[in-house]
Amino acid sequence: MREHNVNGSEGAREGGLGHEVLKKNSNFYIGVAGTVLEGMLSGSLFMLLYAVMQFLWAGRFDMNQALVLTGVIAGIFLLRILIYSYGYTKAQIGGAEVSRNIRLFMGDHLKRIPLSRFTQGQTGDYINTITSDVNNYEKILTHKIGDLAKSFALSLMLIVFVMTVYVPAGLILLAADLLLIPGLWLSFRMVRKYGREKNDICAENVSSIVEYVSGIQTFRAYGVGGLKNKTVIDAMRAFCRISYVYEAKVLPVGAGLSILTWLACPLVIWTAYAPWAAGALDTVSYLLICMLPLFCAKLANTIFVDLTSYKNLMISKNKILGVMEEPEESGSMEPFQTDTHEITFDHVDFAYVPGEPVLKQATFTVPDQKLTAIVGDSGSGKSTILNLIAKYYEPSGGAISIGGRPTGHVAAERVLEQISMVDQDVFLFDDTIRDNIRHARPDATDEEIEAACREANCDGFIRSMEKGYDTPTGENGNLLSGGERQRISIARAILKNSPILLLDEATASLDIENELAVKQAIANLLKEKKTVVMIAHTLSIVKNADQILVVADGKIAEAGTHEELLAKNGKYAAMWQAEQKISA
Ligand SMILES: Nc1ncnc2c1ncn2[C@@H]1O[C@H](COP(=O)(O)OP(=O)(O)OP(=O)(O)O)[C@@H](O)[C@H]1O
Repeated sequence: MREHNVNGSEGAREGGLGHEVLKKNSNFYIGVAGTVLEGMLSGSLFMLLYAVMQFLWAGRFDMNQALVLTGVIAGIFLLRILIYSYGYTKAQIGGAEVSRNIRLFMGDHLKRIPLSRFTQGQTGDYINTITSDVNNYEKILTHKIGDLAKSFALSLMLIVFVMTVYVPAGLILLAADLLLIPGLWLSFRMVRKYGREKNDICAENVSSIVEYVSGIQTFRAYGVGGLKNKTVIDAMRAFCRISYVYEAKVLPVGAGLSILTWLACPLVIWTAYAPWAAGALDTVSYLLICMLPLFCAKLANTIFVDLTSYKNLMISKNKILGVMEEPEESGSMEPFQTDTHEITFDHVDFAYVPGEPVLKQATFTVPDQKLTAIVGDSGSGKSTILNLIAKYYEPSGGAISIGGRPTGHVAAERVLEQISMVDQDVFLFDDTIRDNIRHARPDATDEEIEAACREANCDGFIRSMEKGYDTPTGENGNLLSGGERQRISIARAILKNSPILLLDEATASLDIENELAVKQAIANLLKEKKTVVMIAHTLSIVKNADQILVVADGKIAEAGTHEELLAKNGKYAAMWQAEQKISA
């Protein structure tokens, strides 16, 4: 069976597709050509000025010529505006198109990167890459390359022009521009050394800000918001420090180069003095070639700044490529369908962090169309078992099978088609209630959605809202209560109607009214014959389960029915007695 990454974009893994997405388009090239042409037209004004000065000096300038000159200058000006506007617009459109393609590609790609990659720091890195690195790359396309090409073309044009007037002056200007080579070599070294660090610290900054904003409620509750938040403040301080170090290292190189290129001005004045004094060079030419080095020095400085910043922005391009080339989850996209849906863990090992095992040789079977409850201490690995069944993570050892077929070589997407998950953390999109539920089955009709909601005990509260099923849920469902969100998540599971149901029962944190509503919704959900794995945080709920698994020390410590486990008088019996004491 052919294996490929889940979206079939094998290229992303080989890096080819990433380069393809970053490719410049025709709008970009039109933009660059427009910017260069506009620059050269502005340079042509010097030549015009030179010709006018020659006429003036010779006393041959009259009203007609003044009118022609005004017309030509106005024409060039108009042409420049037209070309600039057209080129600028094209470059902006081209850059935005590339950014859009990169972001779409990355969005799709991130969906397929193993979840184990999404640690706190790495998430900040991804956000930084998708937002500021892509922006930086867009800036390269819309501004930097065009500006650089324009400055290079204009510099070259002026040097050639000065050479036609007086060769040694042209050579001095050329030599001044060649100083850019050692200057840039030095600045590129600084960029390599500090630019990358700056980018990394920026990603850390994003991480800490994301954490701060997501946890703002908790920060406020404990009075650690604002200036008291050490992590955010430290991250910002580190960013200020590295920004300062970066500028402090690059600035002297730029300043030194400015001074050296500016020296071309007195050098040209001295060099051209003798031929002017001897009459070999006319006054107008002398005047012009004495003025132009100042302009050329400014251009050289612009090239230096732009190239240094280009090199710095290229760090962003490499970061984008790095993310694009991250390996995607592998697995067959062939349909994964089995006659039965029992789930088997065969000596499964798993660790989120290398060296810190969560599951050690875990072995058990969840029977087909039966309810299996998982209980155990907090942090014992109950949710991890559900995450592994859903293929959110891959085990490091052993095998997991569904209906007798190992899932190791099956794409997570295909396995998830067989599974509905009702989690403690319900994620809702900032969309209407109806569309949030429809995510479970995009082709579901409105009637089917409403029927699922009736079963999930949420039809009542939805209809009592002013806009009913078209009520927006707010960002991550924050306009709904915890119990309402849970019931919407149950409605999704009912609508999906998949043969396997993974349920993380969490009614403990709800008020009594919501708890009863959610419990009723879960009871309705369990009415259909399905293979159910349910994490239970209170044992009274699992008394009637067909099988109870007790997780302890990374293994299944006990397995059996409620009565069998009580008879064993082991961990489950102890937990049961403790719970009975509390509720007595
Ligand atoms: N994404 C993660 N990265 C690193 N460690 C994790 C991650 N998720 C869970 N862990 C760790 O793995 C262990 C098992 O976690 P798990 O969530 O499976 O426990 P649990 O039994 O479901 O806990 P609870 O009943 O409190 O929800 C814990 O020590 C937890 O700290």
